[in-house]
Amino acid sequence: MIRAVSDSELQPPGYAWSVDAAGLQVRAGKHRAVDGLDLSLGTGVHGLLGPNGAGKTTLMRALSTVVKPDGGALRLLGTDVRRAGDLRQLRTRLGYLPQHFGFYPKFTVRDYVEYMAWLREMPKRSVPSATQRAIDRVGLTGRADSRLKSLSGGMLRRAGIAQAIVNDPAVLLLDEPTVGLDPEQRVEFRGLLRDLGADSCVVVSTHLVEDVVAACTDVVVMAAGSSVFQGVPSDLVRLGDHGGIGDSPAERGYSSLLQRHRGGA
Ligand SMILES: Nc1ncnc2c1ncn2[C@@H]1O[C@H](COP(=O)(O)OP(=O)(O)OP(=O)(O)O)[C@@H](O)[C@H]1O
Repeated sequence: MIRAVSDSELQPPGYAWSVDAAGLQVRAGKHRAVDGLDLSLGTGVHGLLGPNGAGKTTLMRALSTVVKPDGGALRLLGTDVRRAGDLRQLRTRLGYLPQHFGFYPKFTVRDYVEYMAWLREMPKRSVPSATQRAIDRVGLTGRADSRLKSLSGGMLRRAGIAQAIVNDPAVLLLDEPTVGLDPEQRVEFRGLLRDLGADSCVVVSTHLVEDVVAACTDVVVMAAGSSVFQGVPSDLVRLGDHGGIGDSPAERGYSSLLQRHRGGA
C-alpha cells in the first residue's frame, strides 16, 4: 500500500538528532532512575540494553513525554521538552509501546489501533487504511476483528506494536516488544524493525542481546541511570573476545562490558 507523503515530511528537519539528551535526569518515584545521561540518536534502529533497574523504562517514559525530566536537557525532533508549553504537536509524531500497556478488553484489534490513531490526531480519512496497514505489518490480519481479551500474550503485544506504528511515527519507542513472541514472530519482527528504521528513529529496549545484533544499527548500554556504551553491534561483539559469560559472542561482549563497568564503578 502506498502512503501519501506530506509537505512537512519533505522539508529538511532543521535539527541534527531525533533524540538529543544531555545530562538528562529523570525520576521514577523518589528515585533518580536516569541520572546524567548523554544520548544522541538519529534515523535507524537503536537497541537499548541494560541490567534490571538500569533505567531503561524510565528513559523510554521520558522519551515518550509521559514523564517530564527533572534535570538536564532533552530535545525530541528539535523540540525542547522541558521548555515547550504544549507537547501535543510533538506527540502526534511519536509512537510508544509501553512495557505494560492498558487496553479495553472488549475492543477488537481494529478498534484499539483506530482509537490510538485518533488519540494521535491523525486525519479522520486516513485512519481506516493506516489501521489496516499497521495490523498487516504485525501479522494480525486474520485477527483484526477479534476482541483483545481473546488474544494470546504474543498477539496482544503485536497489537500493541500496531498501535505504536499506526501514525508512521518519526520517533518510535518500543519497550520490550518481543516479550511473548514465538521464535518465528521474533524473526519477522526483526525484519519489520529494519524496515521501520530505514526512515525513522526507532528505540528498542530489550534484554535479548541477539535481537539487538540481528536488527539494530547501533547499541546503547545503560547502567545505573546513564549510558556506558554506544556503538555498532560488532563493537559489542568484539568486547567479548577476551572474556565475559554468555552463549554467543554478543552476550559475552555485553557481560564483559557490564563487568568492567561494575569493576570501575
Ligand atoms: N515508581 C517507582 N518508585 C520508586 N522507584 C522506582 C519506580 N519505578 C522504578 N523505580 C526504580 O528505578 C530504577 C530504574 O527502573 P526502570 O524500570 O527504569 O529500569 P529498567 O532498566 O527498565 O529495568 P527492567 O529491565 O527490570 O525493566 C529501579 O531501581 C527501580 O526500582
